[in-house]
Amino acid sequence: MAIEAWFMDESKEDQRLPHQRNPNEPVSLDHLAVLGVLYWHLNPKDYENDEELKKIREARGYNYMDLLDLCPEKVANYEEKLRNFYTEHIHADEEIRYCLEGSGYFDVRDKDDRWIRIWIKAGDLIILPAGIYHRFTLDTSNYVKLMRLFVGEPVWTAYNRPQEDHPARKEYTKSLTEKVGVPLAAH
Ligand SMILES: CSCCC(=O)C(=O)O
Ligand SMILES: [Fe+2]
Repeated sequence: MAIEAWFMDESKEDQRLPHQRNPNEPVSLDHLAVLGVLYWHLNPKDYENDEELKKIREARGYNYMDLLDLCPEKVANYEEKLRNFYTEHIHADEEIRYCLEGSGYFDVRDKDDRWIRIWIKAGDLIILPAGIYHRFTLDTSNYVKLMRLFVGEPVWTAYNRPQEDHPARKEYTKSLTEKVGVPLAAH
C-alpha cells in the first residue's frame, strides 16, 4: 500500500477538498524521492513496539518524539495553528511526521514550483527535507493524530515564503539542481 499524491488544481475552493486536476495527474513515490521527500508505511497500531519504526529512528538519529492530536479540544489556538500550517513555509531541519490516526494533506512544491498534494493516512510516515516549501491541511475527515520526530531538541520554527536567501533553502535548491542537472532558473 502506498500513499497517493497528485498535482493540485488551481481552484480556490475549500482547502480540505482533494483539489485533483481533471483528469487526475498522479505523482509517483519516485518523483517525490527526487524532491527529497521520503515515505514509509508502518503499522500504526503498534507504534510503541514497532521494530521498523525503531530502526528508522536509530538510522536517522530521531531521538525526540511527541504526539500531536489535531482537534480543537486538545490543541491551544487550534484555528490559528491550522492557519499557520497552511501558510507556505520552510524549516531549517527535516519535517518528520508519522500518521497514527485520521488523515490529512501535505502539499509540497515541485522543482517547477507546482503544488503536489500528498494524502497521508494511518501508517504513513513522511519526511520532508529541510528547505522544501510546504504546507499542511486537514482533509474533510477533520482529524489527524501525528507523531513528530526530530534529531535532538526540536525546533519547529517556520519561515514563511519567500526564503530564497535562507541557508536551508539554498542548500535544498542546490541539491535539486545536482539531481536534475539543470539550473532551476533555466526553466
Ligand atoms: C500538522 S504537522 C504539519 C504542519 C507543518 O508543516 C509544521 O508543523 O511545520
Ligand atoms: Fe512545516
